[in-house]
Amino acid sequence: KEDPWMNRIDDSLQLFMQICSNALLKNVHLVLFLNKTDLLKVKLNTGLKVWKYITSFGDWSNDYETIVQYFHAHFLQVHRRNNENCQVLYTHFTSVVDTKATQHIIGNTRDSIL
Ligand SMILES: Nc1nc2c(ncn2[C@@H]2O[C@H](COP(=O)(O)OP(=O)(O)OP(=O)(O)O)[C@@H](O)[C@H]2O)c(=O)[nH]1
Repeated sequence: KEDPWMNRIDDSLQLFMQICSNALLKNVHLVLFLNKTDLLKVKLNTGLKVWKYITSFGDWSNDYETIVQYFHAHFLQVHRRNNENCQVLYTHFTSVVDTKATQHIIGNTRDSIL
């Protein structure tokens, strides 16, 4: 269950850590969807500053590419630290309201799994 007091990114990272360190999942490759990229873009256009919500973001440039790579690096780090068997982490930046792009990504993901 989501903790209403916790920053959503921290909450997601914690959940992801539990997934990565779960004994049942230690021998599988994982696919990570960093979703709602459209909402991030909208918020950035309204002037949102990431450092106000994530203090560790510090002086990084407040542009979309830097921000998603910053988040991605955190998830990669969690995966690396909880990945004894050298499993692969596939990451996709998604906006599932874009059904065409999502269909394409799901298709690619299914092909990779098969
Ligand atoms: N704009 C936008 N809305 C989305 C996206 N993904 C989900 N939503 C919407 O967000 C709401 C919550 O959807 P859920 O499927 O519960 O997604 P979730 O990731 O569990 O969302 P949270 O409860 O916000 O953590 C719904 O109204 C969805 O339509 C997205 O990529 N872009």
